[in-house]
Amino acid sequence: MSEHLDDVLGRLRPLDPIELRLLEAQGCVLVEDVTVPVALPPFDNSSMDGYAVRVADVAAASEEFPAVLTVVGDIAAGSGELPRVSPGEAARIMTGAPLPPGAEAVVPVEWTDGGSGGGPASGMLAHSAAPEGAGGEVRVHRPAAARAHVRARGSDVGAGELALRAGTVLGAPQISLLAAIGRATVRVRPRPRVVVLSTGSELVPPGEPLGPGQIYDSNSFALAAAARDAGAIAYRVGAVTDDAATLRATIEDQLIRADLLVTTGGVSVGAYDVVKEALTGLGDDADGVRFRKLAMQPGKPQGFGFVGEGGRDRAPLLALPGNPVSAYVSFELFVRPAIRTLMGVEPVHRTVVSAVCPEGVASSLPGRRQFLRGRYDADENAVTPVGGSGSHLVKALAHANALIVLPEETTSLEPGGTVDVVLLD
Ligand SMILES: Nc1nc2c(c(=O)[nH]1)N[C@H]1C(S)=C(S)[C@@H](COP(=O)(O)OP(=O)(O)OC[C@H]3O[C@@H](n4cnc5c(N)ncnc54)[C@H](O)[C@@H]3O)O[C@H]1N2
Ligand code: MOO
Repeated sequence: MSEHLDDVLGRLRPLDPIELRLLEAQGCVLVEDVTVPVALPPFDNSSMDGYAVRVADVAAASEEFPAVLTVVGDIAAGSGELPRVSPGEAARIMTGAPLPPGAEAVVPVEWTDGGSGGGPASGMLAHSAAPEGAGGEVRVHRPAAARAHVRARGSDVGAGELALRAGTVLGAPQISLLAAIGRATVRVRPRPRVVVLSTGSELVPPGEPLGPGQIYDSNSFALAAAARDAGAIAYRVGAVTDDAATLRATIEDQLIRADLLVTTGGVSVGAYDVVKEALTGLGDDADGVRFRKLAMQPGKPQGFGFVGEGGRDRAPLLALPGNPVSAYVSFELFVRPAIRTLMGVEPVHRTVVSAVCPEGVASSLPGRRQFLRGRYDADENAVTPVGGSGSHLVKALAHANALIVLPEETTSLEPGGTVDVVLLD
């Protein structure tokens, strides 16, 4: 198993960086150090809706003996022209608006009469309803220290400082910072474009009637969804019939948009195992797809190699077994790390914890590493097997959140024994 994984990861390189718009770069790895072009905030501004005042004017203010100030204007967020606040004056100011010249602090509107001549205000009248609110007088009921309710220029981050380091994965908070400093695009490693093909003449797309001997194609949906979860852009190609020439032609058509191809089915030893037939010995290319049998269950038959002619149309291909649980487990163990390697994100592997298995496991195949589906309870640090070991048990897979790992030499696990558990979410 580890030989196959090493082969896959050892032959993949992270994709070349490109410049992407912020939302397209979400989840990607930054490959440049981003410095801040302008200070944040770019100017001193108010953190409250209130009045911009001079400290000395309100030093003795109380509700009984308010400081009565002349209101010289309104300053909304975005105001470019600012009134000067001279002794005995105040300007009505909104959250985020620039502190006007002369003012040293902001008193929240709740500390004033809001210009009403009455008691403490609970808010301001809307500008549209009372444009005269920007004039007249305001009674201030409390003193304010210098810089009270003022957010200083550069208090978030200064011009020239490092905003984000190369190697950062861009989540929502990092995208917030990039937008706040005015960056529209950034240099990142792109999401890999992963083409998922299922194979099998028995497969019918969900939504259509089933004929005799037919089943629904679940793998292409499962793996496209898993590829997206892993960070890729997934292209699901419907099931290809068991015909080597058709499969080869389909793969060639897809290469134009593939950084990685994933196939399911057709890798065993049957007479209709089309992936093996189509890709084995395709040319005498040393890098071509090779097939292996791994000492694991599920996921025994696996293939990996490169397909297509040189340059942009050459892409790695992972051939996974067709049994639905085998395909999904193989994806988790080999494809997900491959996608993350192409993206340059770490860690490439799922988290593995050591947990207690109160029920134990009656039997496990000797000589094969077994990945049983399980439900992991983090509070108890315990895991319970879900369903049996059969590679067709899709329902049990849908109710699992972990894989229980039973090593090659293990043939059973005592109740209360400890096992490694791969966490799937
Ligand atoms: N004689 C032997 N037979 C098998 C061996 C073996 O060593 N000797 N290995 C078994 C193991 S293990 C696996 S895993 C499977 C792998 O088979 P293939 O990869 O060739 O897959 P298929 O034969 O095409 O399909 C297997 C099974 O899965 C169903 N299937 C396939 N694709 C889909 C899909 N997209 N959605 C839902 N279900 C799918 C298919 O109908 C079959 O039932 O080989 C064993 N046999
Ligand atoms: O490896 Mo097959 O992987 O048991 O179903």
